[in-house]
Amino acid sequence: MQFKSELRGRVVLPSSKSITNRVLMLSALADTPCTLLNVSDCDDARVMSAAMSERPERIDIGAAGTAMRFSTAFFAAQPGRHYIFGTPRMHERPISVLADALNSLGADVRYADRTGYPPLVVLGRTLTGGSVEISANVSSQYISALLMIGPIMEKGLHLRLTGGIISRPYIDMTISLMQAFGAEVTWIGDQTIYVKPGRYHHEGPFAIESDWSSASYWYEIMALSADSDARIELPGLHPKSLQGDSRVREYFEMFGIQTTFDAEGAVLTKMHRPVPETIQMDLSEQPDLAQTLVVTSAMLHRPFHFKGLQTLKIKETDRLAAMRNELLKFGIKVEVRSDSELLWDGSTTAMQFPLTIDTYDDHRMAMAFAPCAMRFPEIVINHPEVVSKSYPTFWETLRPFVRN
Ligand SMILES: O=C(O)C1=C[C@@H](OP(=O)(O)O)[C@@H](O)[C@H](O)C1
Ligand SMILES: C=C(OP(=O)(O)O)C(=O)O
Repeated sequence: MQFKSELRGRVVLPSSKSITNRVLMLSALADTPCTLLNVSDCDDARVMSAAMSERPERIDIGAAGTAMRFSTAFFAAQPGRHYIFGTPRMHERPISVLADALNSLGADVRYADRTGYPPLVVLGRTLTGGSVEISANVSSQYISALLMIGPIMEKGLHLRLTGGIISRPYIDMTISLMQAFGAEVTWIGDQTIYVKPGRYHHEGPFAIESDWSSASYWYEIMALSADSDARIELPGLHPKSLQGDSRVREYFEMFGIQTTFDAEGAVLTKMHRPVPETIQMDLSEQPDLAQTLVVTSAMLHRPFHFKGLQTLKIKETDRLAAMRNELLKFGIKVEVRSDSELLWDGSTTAMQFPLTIDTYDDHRMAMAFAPCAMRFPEIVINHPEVVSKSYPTFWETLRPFVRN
């Protein structure tokens, strides 16, 4: 894949899968369903939408972490029996933190196979609610799932978060969306959230934002492009966003990419300033940007130290190991430290040809490595179809920027 030397164009992004999957659940819990505009049609949103609308006894949740966690809480809190299963990888992604919290609120969530992991048998019932503690340092999705059923429980929910809070912007997104659907949610101090019992409703249609995580790959393409007049328009992105990944625009200033906004959305251009000699970042609030930022730093030959990556091991694949393996093919020797950091001191070894990148069933591996074609046109990405998890049109939108 050879990029054209001029990088100019307009890219229509998918809509946010995180917002989509939350509003699908909130709308399903509302007195009357809300009209949702700009719903994502990615795999993860499709399985969530099917679970919420069809509510079959056997639910195939595929590889969608949010849909797995959100639908477990959804079905635990109302009468009915459901068996929720997914891909082999889904059955390796832990869920006991959520299942334990639900069960201590009076729910009946059982493991159909291995303790602590999907598949689950959810024997749903009306829940009284009340107080529960939950570790906040494994996945914020468990917290979002519990919060969203808070209003429909008789006593509401008093959720005490223990340990450090990771992926915090996703909790804030959940709270904002619940409030937009009429719920009363308040922080009590730094570690407790109270959700008042009540009913969800939304006046008029709800429009879902475009996806900032997907935009990150266009930032990476901009950063790796040699075209000093490069310009990419990303309609549908606005400075005030519910998505924590909107910070990508600040992070990429470091790589010389400027973001301005017009009436339609964001416009990316080059700032013509030097990239720092080394890159250091804590991504505990933006885990989904890790691959984009790590690959960008590596391709720009900037030694790096990324911290706050403790959730990456339990995502679509072990992303720490996957990054180390694939960057080694470029001769870049990355160290994984304490299961939560990626370091590159600048040391290199021979490149491995042919340059074939494995994607490990992980959409973000494919999308983060695709821009490497700017530097290595001969690169081959295995299983490019994995992008459909969050960004089904990724390759199609790339086409106008590459030579036939
Ligand atoms: O709530 C959400 O929509 C998400 C939360 C994050 O997961 P963790 O909280 O497990 O880090 C993120 O990685 C995922 O892609 C989407
Ligand atoms: C981690 C991700 O998704 P999930 O956990 O919802 O499967 C992701 O999209 O990068």
